Amino acid sequence: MTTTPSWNPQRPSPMPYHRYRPYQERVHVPAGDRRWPSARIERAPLWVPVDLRDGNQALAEPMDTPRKRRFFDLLVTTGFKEIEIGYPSASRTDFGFVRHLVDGGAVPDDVTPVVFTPARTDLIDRTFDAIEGLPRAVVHLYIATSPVWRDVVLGRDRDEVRRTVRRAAEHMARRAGDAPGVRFQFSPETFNLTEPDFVLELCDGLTRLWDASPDRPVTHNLPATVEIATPNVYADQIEYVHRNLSRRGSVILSVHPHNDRGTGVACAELAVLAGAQRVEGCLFGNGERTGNVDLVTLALNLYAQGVDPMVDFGDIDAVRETVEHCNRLPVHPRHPYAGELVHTAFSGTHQDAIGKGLAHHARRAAESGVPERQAPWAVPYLPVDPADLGRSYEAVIRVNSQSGKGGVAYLLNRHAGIDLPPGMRPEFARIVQEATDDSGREATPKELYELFQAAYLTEGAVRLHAWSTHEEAPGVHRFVCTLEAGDRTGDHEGTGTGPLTAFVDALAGAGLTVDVLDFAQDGTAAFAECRVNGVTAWGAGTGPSAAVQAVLSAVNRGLR
Ligand SMILES: CC(=O)SCCNC(=O)CCNC(=O)[C@H](O)C(C)(C)COP(=O)(O)OP(=O)(O)OC[C@H]1O[C@@H](n2cnc3c(N)ncnc32)[C@H](O)[C@@H]1OP(=O)(O)O
Ligand SMILES: CC(C)C(=O)C(=O)O
Repeated sequence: MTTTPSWNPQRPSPMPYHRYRPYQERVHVPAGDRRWPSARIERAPLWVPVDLRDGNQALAEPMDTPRKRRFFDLLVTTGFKEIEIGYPSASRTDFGFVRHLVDGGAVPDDVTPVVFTPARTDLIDRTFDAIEGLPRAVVHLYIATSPVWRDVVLGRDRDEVRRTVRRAAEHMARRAGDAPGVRFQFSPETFNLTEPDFVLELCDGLTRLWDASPDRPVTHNLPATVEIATPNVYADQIEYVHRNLSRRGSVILSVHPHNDRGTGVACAELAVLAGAQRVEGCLFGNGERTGNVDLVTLALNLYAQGVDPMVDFGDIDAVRETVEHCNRLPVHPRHPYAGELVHTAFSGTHQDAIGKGLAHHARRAAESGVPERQAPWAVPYLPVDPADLGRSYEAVIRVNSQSGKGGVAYLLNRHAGIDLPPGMRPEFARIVQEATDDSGREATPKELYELFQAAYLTEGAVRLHAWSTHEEAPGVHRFVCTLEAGDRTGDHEGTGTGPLTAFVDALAGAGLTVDVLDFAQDGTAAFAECRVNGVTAWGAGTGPSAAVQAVLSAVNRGLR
């Protein structure tokens, strides 16, 4: 019995967890010398979207033909080459959609459609009727094989399930006849709860019966119909089948993970390490209950490792919008790679790192003469370049009360072209934080500029009216002005080595002791940090007299 260490104050949960059993009491998992932990994924498996299968999407309002067609076209343009187009015996809609594709010649020559059928001869017949006229198709047979489903759902023992599968498979072979374009697939539904020897017996029997060969391979698809264990267990199950299947060169080993434990992606990746060559799933993880494994995440996980995903998600928002339209379900804003917020940083330290990373990336690309979009990517907190997914950098940094000087400066520069000098950033960031703390909201780039304007570009107690400056002798500037400065209002003059020092001298005449501590100017604005009667403040100015305005702005802020 394990004891709870003294540093862990957690208490037993009142929930009845004793009702549930660990996976090892539910299924035998043979695990010998595992090879998958040290394997690498170096190429994309064959991706097979099953979004169009009736029932599988579990939509309250199933897709109609126009929606299915839009989805199908999206899958084709994205680059999927094997696509499950329906469960034609399930409904008129699915049958009709398959016929719509066949009759309209909508399936490109390099795409193989898959149709799904249970192990019943009447439904198999309807399935073959649906694909009549297709030059290529995979007919996908399924039946649940695990003890609970055999006993509770099908009411058939192992022998009866074996006989059902055999009868169905023979019927499929008869219906396919000599058609060279028809291939077969088998799914032992609930594979992950099925005795491994039974899985091998069924799969090997079908490989023989369907006379699979390397030129006409059979697909054996091993689903985690309902997830029951950590992904390493699924990997062990897949590796066992991979290493023990007969006529392995004539079998495409496929997986179909669901996501009940939230580990569908991990299961699929570990399954590929364990020998799977094909992965079934849905875009953005739609599907029954918690969904099928998400093919977008899987493909882009490979992409982020420098592996060709063999599909194009270069405009991820267009893909997301189409899928949302067809499924009538939103994609979560935090969804990997595709969510609205996943490339956005709100917090100060992250914004700082991203801002520096983007600048470093641009510099390195320029130095090596490589276009930015081709240069190796190493920007902190951004696993992939948002531009590769069709996203602009606009949404990468957004500002609220959790933001810091880096993000504030980045946005102001990007949207208003105002490049705050490093010394000024903490002060302006404090102004922004006060405003966002007060509002409890995000500050848009427009609002940031308005805060900047209110703080630095509005008039204060000291106003500069008619003024001029000129160099009266080499290195000697004179500044002549009318200053509104309380009881010292009037005409003032000053001299200095430049216009600014001459202006400071004129301010002295109005009783203002000003030291310019720091000064910076970019194409749009000038910035000055001044000590004004002992108080230090930053100021800014824009336009042709930006430098003078910046000092005046610092004076007014110092006097506040
Ligand atoms: C894993 C997946 O994604 S499965 C896809 C889910 N999609 C759907 O289920 C939607 C489509 N399904 C349907 O429209 C219907 O279920 C049909 C047309 C296939 C069959 O309809 P019905 O004949 O009315 O049967 P029903 O829906 O009640 O299905 C349950 C019966 O099928 C049997 N059954 C379940 N799976 C299979 C299978 N793979 N092969 C053979 N029989 C099966 C059950 O044992 C049960 O038999 P029983 O009536 O003798 O007890
Ligand atoms: C039948 C297979 C392919 C399936 O959809 C599942 O088990 O979830």
